[in-house]
This record gives sequence, C-alpha cells and structure tokens, in this order.
Amino acid sequence: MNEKTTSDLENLRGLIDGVDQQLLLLLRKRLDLVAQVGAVKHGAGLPIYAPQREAAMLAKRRDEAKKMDVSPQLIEDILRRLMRESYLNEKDVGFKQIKQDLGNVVIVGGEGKLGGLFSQMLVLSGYQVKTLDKNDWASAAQTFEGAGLVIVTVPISITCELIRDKLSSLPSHCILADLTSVKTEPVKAMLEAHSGPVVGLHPMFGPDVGSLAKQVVVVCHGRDSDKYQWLLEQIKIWGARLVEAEPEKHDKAMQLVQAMRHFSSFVYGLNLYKEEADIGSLLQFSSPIYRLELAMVGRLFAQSPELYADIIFAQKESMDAIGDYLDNYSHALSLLQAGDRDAFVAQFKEVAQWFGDFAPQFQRESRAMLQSVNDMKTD
Ligand SMILES: O=C(O)C(=O)C[C@]1(C(=O)O)C=C[C@@H](O)C=C1
Repeated sequence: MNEKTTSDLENLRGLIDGVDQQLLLLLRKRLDLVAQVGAVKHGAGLPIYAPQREAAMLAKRRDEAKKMDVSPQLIEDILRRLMRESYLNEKDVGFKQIKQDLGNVVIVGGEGKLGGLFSQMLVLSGYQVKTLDKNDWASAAQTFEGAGLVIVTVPISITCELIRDKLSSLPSHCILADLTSVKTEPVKAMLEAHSGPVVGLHPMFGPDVGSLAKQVVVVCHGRDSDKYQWLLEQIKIWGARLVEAEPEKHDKAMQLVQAMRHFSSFVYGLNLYKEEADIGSLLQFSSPIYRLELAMVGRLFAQSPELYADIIFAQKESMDAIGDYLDNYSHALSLLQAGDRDAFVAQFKEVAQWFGDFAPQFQRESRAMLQSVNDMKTD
C-alpha cells in the first residue's frame, strides 16, 4: 500500500470509528428508553413482546430506509436484534404478578435447567418458589403444605410414576402442572392422582433461551381451566405464545418434531464419527448451510445424552415414524444406485409441489439464518 492509500484509509476509518461511537451512544439511549418501557409494562401487566408495535415500527423504518437509500433489510435486521436485547432487559425489571394470593409454588425437579428457568420467571413475577428434588422427599409433605401450584419437571421416564406415587395428596385447591415433552400419559396420570385443577404444559424451547419472548408453550387442558387461567396469562406476560392442543395430537406431532428430528441428528453425528470425519477441515470447506447443519448436529452432543434418550424413547410410536424415514431413505438411495436421475427429479418435483408456499417461505427464512451464520465466522 502506498502512503496516500494508507493515509486515506486511516482518515476514513477514523470517521467510521466516530460514526460507530455515535451508534453506541444511540444504543445506550435506546436501552435506557426500553428500560422505562419495561417499568411501565411491569406496572400495567403488559406482555414483554408486543407484535403489533414491532410490525408497525418495522414497516415505518423500512419505508424510511428506502427513501434514504439504505437497505430496508439492514434496518430490519438491526432492529430485530435490538428488540431481542429489549426482551432480555425488560425481563430484568420483573413481571406483574397476576395471582397474588396463590401461596407457594413448588417445582418438582427444580434443580433441572428447565425447572430453574421457570423458577426464575416465577420469582421475577413475585411468587414464592420452593424446589423439590431427589433427596428432598423426606420433607415433601411440609413443602406441599400451602402450595397453590405444583409444577413437575423431571425426566420423562419417571414422570408418570412420580406423579402417581408422590403427588396424590396435594391440597385439593392446588394446581398440578407438568412441563414434560409428551402429554397424553402425564396428563392422564395427573388427572388420576389429583382431584383439583390440572394442566399439561410443554415449553417448546430449551432452558438456554434467555427470554420467553416469542417462544411457544403448548397447553393441554386437564381440569378446571378457570382455576389456572391466571397461570396462562402469566406465561403470556413473559412473552410466550400459547398453543392449545389435545394431548394425543401434540404427542403425534412430537414424533416428528422431536423424536425424529433428534434421532436423525444423532445418526448424522454417529455417521461422522464412524467415517472419522475431520470436523476442523470440514468447517474450512463448509458452505453456510453445511455449517448450520453441523451446528445443529454438534449442539446435540454438547448436551445430556439422558435428555435426548428420554425424548427419543418417550413414545413407542416414534419408532414407526423413524422406521418410515429409513424406508424413504432406502428408496431414495435405490434411485441413486440405479442412476435414475429422472425418477429423482420427478420425486423432487412431487415433494416441492406438496410443500407449496411453505417452500419459498422457508427459503426466505433460511436466507437470514445463513447470512448470520456467515457473519459469525471469524477466520
Ligand atoms: O414498545 C414496546 O412495547 C417495547 O417493549 C419496546 C420494543 C423495542 O425494543 O422497540 C421491545 C419489545 C416489543 O416487542 C416491542 C418493542
């Protein structure tokens, strides 16, 4: 680089630094305003996530960006990232407590990560939370005394047995809820063990989400829904979206959404291991989509094998779904082995037609994800 180029670059980079510093000051200002919004919402019991405000704000900023010859997608990306920050910050202000005369909440399995997250959210909302774990059963009767809500969040394999054996003499007005990722059997067990209000919940996210804003919680009604309506309102204030479902319908969906999904990731990882793949060099050659796939598979192996075994082994029917997948895999492989390119293309078109409008929708959604995967690269 000659001297002129070097000094030109230095000057311009100095100006860019100045703009970035101004951006930082603006960010600070925005965070302070958002903290004030958080306090107002806390007082009024309004949900942390305000989709209509977001949509209106994004539409306006996109329009303004276009007029200023700034990419509308750029301002949308930045604002969405900022709003993610808002969810985290507004959470720290706490949440309005919907049910003030509840008594204690007892989380059975409260030392687990999901139990910990719910405990945190309930404490942030002003509730008294006690936890009960493996070694606390000697004092359980005392813990349950005066409980207004008991939430069960233990491994799936022991959930029903625990409900039947240990939760059959809760105070009758107490709400019994669970967070298990299957619903038919746990809801049945809760209804049998307890004569009071019962509700099955399935948070469709892991414990590392940071905030519940925009996350989905599936609700399977058990008994006396008017008695636990406040709990659903409370969860909505945390920002989550509630999806009501019949337990059987939920469980059927989970065979694909969870059991098959995690099983295929497991086999993918197993295959890389057996093939003795060199992950470091695969990463060097990876396209963003491959990196994303590897991230999805790799994150599985950073977590508890028992948790995934629990999810995959939870329903016998998942075996059929996984077996069907294997059949379809074999059939597709046979097209490849036969060199039948035309049959492959025909099959592809058939599936694409079946996906319909979802295919372009997924393409749009994944474009943003792939771009952020690429942004994260540092080497
Ligand atoms: O306006 C609000 O209600 C806010 O909480 C602020 C804010 C934002 O960061 O702009 C954050 C979350 C909401 O979903 C919408 C907007």
